[in-house]
Amino acid sequence: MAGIVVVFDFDKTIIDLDSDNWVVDELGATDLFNQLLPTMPWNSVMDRMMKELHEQGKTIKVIEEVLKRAPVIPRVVPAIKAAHALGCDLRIVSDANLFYIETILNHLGISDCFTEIHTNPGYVDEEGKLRIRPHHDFHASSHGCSSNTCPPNMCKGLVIERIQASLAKEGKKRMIYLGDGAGDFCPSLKLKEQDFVMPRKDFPVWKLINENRDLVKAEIHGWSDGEEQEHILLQIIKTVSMEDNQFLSVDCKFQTIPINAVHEAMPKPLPVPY
Ligand SMILES: Cc1ncc(C[n+]2csc(CCOP(=O)(O)O)c2C)c(N)n1
Ligand SMILES: [Mg+2]
Repeated sequence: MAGIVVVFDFDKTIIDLDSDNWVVDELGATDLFNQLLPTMPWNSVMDRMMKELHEQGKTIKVIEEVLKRAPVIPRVVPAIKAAHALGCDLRIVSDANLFYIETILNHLGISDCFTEIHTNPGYVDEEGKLRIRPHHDFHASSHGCSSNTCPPNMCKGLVIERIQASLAKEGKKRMIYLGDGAGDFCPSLKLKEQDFVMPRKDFPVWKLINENRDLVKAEIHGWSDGEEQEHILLQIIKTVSMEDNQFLSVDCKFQTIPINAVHEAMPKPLPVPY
């Protein structure tokens, strides 16, 4: 479906934990991480942690090996491959970092399924040390979103607005957004009536959406595990495709018949389970 853009959060939406915590915990650096966290923003702590790990002799290779062992939510990889095969345009919007995300996607063999990754820059410097930079340079200026659910380094709502502006030019019509965290609430509010939001049930974004239903214009479909994520995502894609094909038939073949008469004669698309 060339007209559908599917936006995935990464941590706890594709992999089953927060990648930052996974790397820090697996490399035995949890205590230092917890000491630093009250003193600076999360994003800055992560850059500092990579410096500490480098000094301890933990190489990029070691970090890569830890990332490759990160647990992936079962059925999410087949769901991504199926959505891609159906022609959807898949993207990632994440507050993790590019090095972690690319390492894991390459390992899973699904990098080519995604057209864009919006996240914090992560790169290996000339000393072989991983550097993690903010997506938005909050030292220079605020990103300007006043929602208390957006961290200083990234407002996913602003990212979605930029994607929406470029989609309008590409003729892509509908967006499906999947996420779990508080940072996924702001982008959920930016979605339009024709869009879909898939919050992970009983995770922070689920609670925020349920407390603010009046503010959410998109259709809401919760999911708990990967099987449910796969089923709901593919069902939405199929339903949207059927609707679009119906309108195509009406436009192309039945232009002289009143649109309501044609529409009523058409089989109804299957309801999407909530
Ligand atoms: C108050 C506060 N606590 C924690 C964090 C950091 N944080 C929370 S979830 C997460 C993973 C995001 O990846 P994804 O967007 O892929 O789920 C990160 C980096 C924060 N920014 N602010
Ligand atoms: Mg997440």
